[in-house]
Amino acid sequence: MSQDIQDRILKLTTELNDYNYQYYVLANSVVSDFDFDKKLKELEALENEYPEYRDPNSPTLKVGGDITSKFNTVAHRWSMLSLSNTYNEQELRDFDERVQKAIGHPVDYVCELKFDGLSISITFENGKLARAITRGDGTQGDEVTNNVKTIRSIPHQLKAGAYPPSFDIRGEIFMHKSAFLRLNKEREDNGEQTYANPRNFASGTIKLQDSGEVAKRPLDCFLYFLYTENRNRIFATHWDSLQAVKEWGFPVCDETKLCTSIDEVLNFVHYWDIQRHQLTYDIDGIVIKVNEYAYQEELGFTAKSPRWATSFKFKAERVETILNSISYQVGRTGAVTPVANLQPVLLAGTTVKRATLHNANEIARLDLHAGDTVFVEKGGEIIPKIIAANPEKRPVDAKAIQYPTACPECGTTLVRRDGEAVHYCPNEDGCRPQIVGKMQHFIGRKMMDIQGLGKETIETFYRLGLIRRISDLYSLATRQDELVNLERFGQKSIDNMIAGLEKSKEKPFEKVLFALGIRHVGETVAKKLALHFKSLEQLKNASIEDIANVQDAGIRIAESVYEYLHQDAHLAELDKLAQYGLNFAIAEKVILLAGENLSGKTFLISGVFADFSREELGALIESHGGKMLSSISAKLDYLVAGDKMGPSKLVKAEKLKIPIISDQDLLKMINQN
Ligand SMILES: NC(=O)c1ccc[n+]([C@@H]2O[C@H](COP(=O)([O-])OP(=O)(O)OC[C@H]3O[C@@H](n4cnc5c(N)ncnc54)[C@H](O)[C@@H]3O)[C@@H](O)[C@H]2O)c1
Ligand SMILES: [Zn+2]
Repeated sequence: MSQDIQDRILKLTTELNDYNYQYYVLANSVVSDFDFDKKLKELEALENEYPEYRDPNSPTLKVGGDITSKFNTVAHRWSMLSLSNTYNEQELRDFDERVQKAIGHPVDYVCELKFDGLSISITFENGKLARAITRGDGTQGDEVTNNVKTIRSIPHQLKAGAYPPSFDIRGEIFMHKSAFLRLNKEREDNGEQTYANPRNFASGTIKLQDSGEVAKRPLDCFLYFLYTENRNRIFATHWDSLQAVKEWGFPVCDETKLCTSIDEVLNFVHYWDIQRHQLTYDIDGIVIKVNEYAYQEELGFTAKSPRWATSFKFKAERVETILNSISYQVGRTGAVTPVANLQPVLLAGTTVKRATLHNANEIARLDLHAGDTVFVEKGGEIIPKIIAANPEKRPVDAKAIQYPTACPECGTTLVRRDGEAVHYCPNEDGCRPQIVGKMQHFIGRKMMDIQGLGKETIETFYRLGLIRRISDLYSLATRQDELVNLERFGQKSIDNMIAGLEKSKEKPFEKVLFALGIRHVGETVAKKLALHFKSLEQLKNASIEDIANVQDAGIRIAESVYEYLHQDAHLAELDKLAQYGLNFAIAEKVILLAGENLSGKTFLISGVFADFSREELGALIESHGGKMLSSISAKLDYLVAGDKMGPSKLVKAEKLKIPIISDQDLLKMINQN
C-alpha cells in the first residue's frame, strides 16, 4: 500500500514537472489546465497525508519556472508568486470565510479578469522604463527588457507626475485573438511550426532573442500590481493604486470591479463566464484580491501564493460529438495536415464542424478509431481541438485510424524525417496543391506582390497547362497569343498582369528568397539569410552549419535551405529566374551604409521617390537601427515623404507636429558622424 502511494507521488511529481517544463520553457501545453490542476491537487493531498514521501523538488512547492540560458537572470525585488485556484463556487466561498475569520469581519475584494498570457515585472526608475523580468522561478527571472519595449501600450517614459522614484509594476503580456489567428496562418502557410493558442504564442515571442522579430508580432499588456517601498503609506488599497497607475499612463483593464461581498464577486464571475467570448483576448478566469493593503499583510503568503488572493478558473467548454471522417490536406510545402470532420455541434457560441489534428502523433496519442465519439474543446477559446475519445462509446469492431502512407492528391509515398512530426509528400513537381500553392505563394502581397494576377488565375492557368513552375509566369509576356483566346481574360487584364510581373523584378533579394517557398523559410528568416549572405551565390556555397549560425535560424531551417539549393531542378529554375532579371543579391548601397545613426528613432514612409523604392528606404532605415511604424501616431519621430503622399497623412502628421523629411534628409541623417 505505502509503496503504491510512494509510486503515485513519484509519478505525479515527474509528470507535473515535465508539464511545467513544456509549458513555461517550450510554450507548449501537453494537457489541459483542468487536468493539470486536478493532478496537482491530487499530489498536494497525498503529500499532506504522507509528507515523508514529498520530493523537495515537488511542483506543489514552487512556482513553475521559465528561466532559460538565453537571457540574463535577474533577481526580483519582491518575489513573484503564483495564485491559488479553484474551479467551483463553494471553494470561493470557503476562501471568503477563511479571509473573514483571519480579519474578523467582511472585507472588500477587487475582481479582475485573469488574462491568459505570461506575467512580467517592469521596473521604473525616475519615470523611465529600466528593466523587464519574466516571473522565472518567482525569485529570479529572464531579463527581456528590449522585447518588452516593443509593446506599444507600455510607456517607456512617464510624464511628470506623482509616482515614486523607483517602483515595480506587474502585469500580463498577451496577444489579441485576431493577431494570433493571422500570424499563425502565416506560419502554417510557410511550413513553420504553429502555436496552439495566443498564450503560447505570446510567451514564445517574449523569449525570442531578436527584438526586431518581437516587434512584428503585436503583443499587448495589462498591468495589475504595484510594488514600491512603503507602498501602504502612499495608498491604502489595491484599488487606489490601480486608479493611480492608470493616471501615470499604464494600461489597466477597464473591466476591473470593486466588490463589497462574496455574492457580488460571484455575480462578476458568472457574468464573465458568458461574456468572455466577446473579448478580443483570452481570459482563463477571474482574479479576486483583498483590497486593503493592511489586510493583505495580515493574511500573508504560502510558499507558492498569497493568501489574500485567489483565482476562479473557467473550465474550457467541452462537448461530445462524433468523428465522421478525417481528411488529409496537402499544403504548398508538401506538409500533410489531418483534419477531423465532425458531426456539427454547438460549442462556446459557434457551430464546430472540423478540428485540427496536427499530425500522426496526435492521432496516435488520442488513439482515434473510426466512428469514435470524441470530446471537443476550444483551445485558447478559438480553435476547436479533440481532447480525447470516449472509449465507452466506441462502436464494436471499430478500427484504429491508420495514417495514410500515400499522398491523397498524387499517390506518392509520404515521408517523415527524423525528429519531425509532420508527413510530407516529396513529389514537389508533380503534386497539384504543391505546384499551385507555390505559385500562389510567390505572387502574394508580402512576397513578390504581383498586381494583376490572382490565386484563381494561377489555378486556371495551371489547369489549362499554361504554367507548371514559377519561372513559367515570366514567360507569359511572350506568349500573349495563347492568352487572348481565354474566356473572361481581355487584353486589359493581360496588360495589367504583364506589367505586374515586370514590376516584380524590382523586388529585393530577401523577398525573392521568401517568395520561393522553401520549407521553413518565413519572411524573417529570408530577410536574415539575405542580409547575412548577401547573394544567392554565397548562400549556395554555405554549409548547413554556416546557415544554422545565422541568428535564430536553427538546424531544421538550415537543412531545408541546404537541401533546396542542392537539387538540380531547383538550380535550373533559379537560373531561369535570374535570366528574367529577378534580384538574387542585395543592392550594394544598402550594405555599404549599415550603421547605428538612426538607432531608437521611428519612421514612416509615404509617397513615391525618384531614387529608391519604399522597400529599399525601409531596409536602409532598419539597417541603421531605425524602426518602421505602420501608422501615424504620437510615437512617430519622422515621416519620410515622397511625391503623391496621401493628404490625410499630411494633415495628421502636421497636427501631431511630426517632422516631415525627404529621402535626401534621411540620407543626411544616416551619413552624419
Ligand atoms: N496545461 C499545461 O500543461 C500546464 C502546465 C503548467 C501550468 N499550467 C497551468 O498554469 C497554472 C499555473 O500557472 P501559474 O502559476 O502562472 O498560475 P495561474 O496562471 O493559474 O495564475 C497566476 C498567474 O495569473 C496571471 N494573471 C492574469 N491576470 C491576473 C490578474 N488580474 N492579477 C494577477 N495575476 C494575473 C499572472 O501571470 C499570475 O502569475 C496551473 O494551475 C495550470 O492551470 C498548465
Ligand atoms: Zn502529393
